[in-house]
Amino acid sequence: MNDQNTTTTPATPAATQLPPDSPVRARILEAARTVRNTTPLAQSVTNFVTVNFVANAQLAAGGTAAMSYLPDDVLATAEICNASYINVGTLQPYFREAFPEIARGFKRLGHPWVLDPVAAGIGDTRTAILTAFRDTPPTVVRGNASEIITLATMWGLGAPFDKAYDGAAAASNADSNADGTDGHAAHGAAEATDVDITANRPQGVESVDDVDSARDAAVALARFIGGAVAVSGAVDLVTDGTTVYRLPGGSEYMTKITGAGCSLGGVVGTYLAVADPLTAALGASALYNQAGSAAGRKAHGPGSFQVEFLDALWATTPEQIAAAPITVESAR
Ligand SMILES: Nc1ncnc2c1ncn2[C@@H]1O[C@H](COP(=O)(O)OP(=O)(O)O)[C@@H](O)[C@H]1O
Ligand SMILES: Cc1ncsc1CCOP(=O)(O)O
Ligand SMILES: [Mg+2]
Repeated sequence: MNDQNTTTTPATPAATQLPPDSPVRARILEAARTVRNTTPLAQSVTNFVTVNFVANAQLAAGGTAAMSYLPDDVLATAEICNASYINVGTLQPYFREAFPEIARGFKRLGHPWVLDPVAAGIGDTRTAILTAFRDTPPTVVRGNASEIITLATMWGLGAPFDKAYDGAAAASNADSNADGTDGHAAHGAAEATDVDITANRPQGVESVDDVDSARDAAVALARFIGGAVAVSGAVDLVTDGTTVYRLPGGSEYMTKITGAGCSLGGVVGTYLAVADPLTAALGASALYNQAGSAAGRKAHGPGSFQVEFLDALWATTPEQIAAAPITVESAR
């Protein structure tokens, strides 16, 4: 037997249930209660397809909404709210300058924000915008698997990511970003010469990858931004770059309505207005899974699901959110 072949890809680290008395659950409970008690505003600069659903979901989750599109308006609103949400789903020519200007303003203000890199990898304008965010990174990235893989590739955090979990690759990515939360300042962007950022681009706005294949990309992104990353799918994955959490639940109807992902990004913003990035990503994802499951049991199709889902977002209690099924494993 050839010794060189004994270094095979390590198995994904063992996952265990997050215990009921975990401090992580206590923080989710506290965040959910604070949202309900304080109705925090999270502003959105979001796509024109699902803007109404994002606002309604934020309201049903316990927060409030304000949609804004011009940089001066967005930055003025950022001064009266604790978190914002940027979603690049539908672009207009002025967004090419406006989005980077808004992100620079958020950095100047120290304003936390959530990025949904919808359709990452499609079109020069979207690529220019998403690439520019590397210098003014978000606090949380929320997207589907293909979007997360493509953004991490675009930012030069290691590639290819679309393979089974590779602990060695993850460790090497960690080393290259080992300078803490400011990793983005010290790491070169992907050179267009050797990395194909279109390899994992979504099919329009739909993922072509499963959640697990975005694990290394999510961990690398979380380390780079010094925040949290939420990858959505049948079982969601949330990471702060140190620990990987997986959250089952939701409903297949969520793939048959437009805006499940966009509105989740908005509700992560709602939670980010009152909590740290990891708690915000976990809390909003847990709420979506609990509410999605409940709504799925009552719905008769995508139309009634939307109505049931908004009602379920409203009815799900902080205790139910904090008790959602979550497994935990080391990011390695
Ligand atoms: N097959 C599925 N079963 C249950 N829930 C799902 C499924 N696919 C997506 N979801 C849920 O739908 C929401 C949006 O996720 P997703 O569809 O991946 O986002 P996007 O719309 O951005 O592609 C998340 O809360 C996720 O957990
Ligand atoms: C259909 C569509 N086209 C551009 S943005 C958008 C909405 C995508 O919503 P989601 O990612 O939540 O499914
Ligand atoms: Mg989406």
